[in-house]
Amino acid sequence: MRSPKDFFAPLAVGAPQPPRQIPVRPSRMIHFFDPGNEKMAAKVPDLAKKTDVLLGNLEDAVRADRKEAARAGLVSIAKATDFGRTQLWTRVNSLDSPWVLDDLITLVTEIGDKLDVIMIPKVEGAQDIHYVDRLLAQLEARAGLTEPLLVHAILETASGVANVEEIAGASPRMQGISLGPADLAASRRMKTTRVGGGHPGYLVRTDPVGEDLDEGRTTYQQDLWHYTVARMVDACAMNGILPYYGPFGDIRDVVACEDQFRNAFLLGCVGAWSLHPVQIDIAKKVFSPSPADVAWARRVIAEMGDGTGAVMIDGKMQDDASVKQCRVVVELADELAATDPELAAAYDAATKEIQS
Ligand SMILES: CC(=O)SCCNC(=O)CCNC(=O)[C@H](O)C(C)(C)COP(=O)(O)OP(=O)(O)OC[C@H]1O[C@@H](n2cnc3c(N)ncnc32)[C@H](O)[C@@H]1OP(=O)(O)O
Ligand SMILES: CC(=O)C(=O)O
Ligand SMILES: [Mg+2]
Repeated sequence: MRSPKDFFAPLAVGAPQPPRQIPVRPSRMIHFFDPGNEKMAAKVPDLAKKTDVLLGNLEDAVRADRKEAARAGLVSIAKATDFGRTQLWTRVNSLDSPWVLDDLITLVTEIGDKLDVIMIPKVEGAQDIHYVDRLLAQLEARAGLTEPLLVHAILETASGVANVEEIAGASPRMQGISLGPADLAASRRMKTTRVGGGHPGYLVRTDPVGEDLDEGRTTYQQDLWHYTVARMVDACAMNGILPYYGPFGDIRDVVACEDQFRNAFLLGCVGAWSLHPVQIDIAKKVFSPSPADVAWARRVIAEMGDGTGAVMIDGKMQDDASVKQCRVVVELADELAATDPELAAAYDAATKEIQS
């Protein structure tokens, strides 16, 4: 355990100062692409104009015999592309794999100045983050980087979930955590075969109305991921880092994808992964507060004055606590609107309408 006094000291001579705050930048969708896939790589400059985060994936979904090509592809793409405001992230291979050491050495050395965040899969506990933390400091020092790279963990092992609070606080580099429902299901020995989303067999049923146990009993499908997402959100909030829902593998089912993303948004997540271009706009819509909610929140803040006491607005009691919730919505809306004129106009129009 490091002393709190040492927490912000660089872990290698010549490495940049560790961050004291995680920069808050839009990250409604983390869009995955395989940098070794020429068709996908060709789309990167256009995707950079409409995504918050582009992530060059080197881990699962990249075939073993394409790992080197993916790594080399990411280096070329990062060097050749102007990403504008869009962040560039990568997901390296897992810490027990034969590729991860070369992934980290190559990427930090070649494109450490272009990368914002390195996603680490299959994190089991704080020890995994400590290993990456020190190695990154050594590589940053050698590459002469002036800004520290941030680290994002995927929550996709049973022990990772059991240790999620210590993972979230393991390093000042920790930027956030994503749910990894596919590997997590396997690690827990859940009996699902899907990548995220629900399952029709996971349900509750209303009580029987008479002797017939089959008659008139409605069933309600439940969310398999509620417990883990809620726990991840708390672990992130208590450590000042950002929680994300991960992938939704049924690309065709854009309706259920939107539902799953919205559940995560309402529970506190700031974004989700998009695996296919059709999921980009879903994430953008869901993880931007709605104009109606923003207008309402602005009205509550205005009517609550200094934010203390209680008032009635349209039959609903508002007090110090509801103002805090409204501020969360308005702060997010303002951050997103600052780089999105269309969203800014929609928020202002809804605010004018509610005032009239
Ligand atoms: C559990 C986990 O770890 S999840 C994270 C790991 N998984 C991933 O990263 C998967 C990323 N996504 C993909 O590999 C692909 O989207 C697939 C395999 C799911 C589907 O790919 P395809 O069968 O090519 O889909 P589809 O035919 O609808 O694609 C349409 C076009 O979009 C492109 N495209 C598809 N996905 C992406 C993407 N993620 N980024 C950029 N372009 C993409 C295709 O190359 C195709 O291009 P074209 O019109 O020039 O031919
Ligand atoms: C996201 C991920 O890697 C998983 O679900 O396994
Ligand atoms: Mg995984």
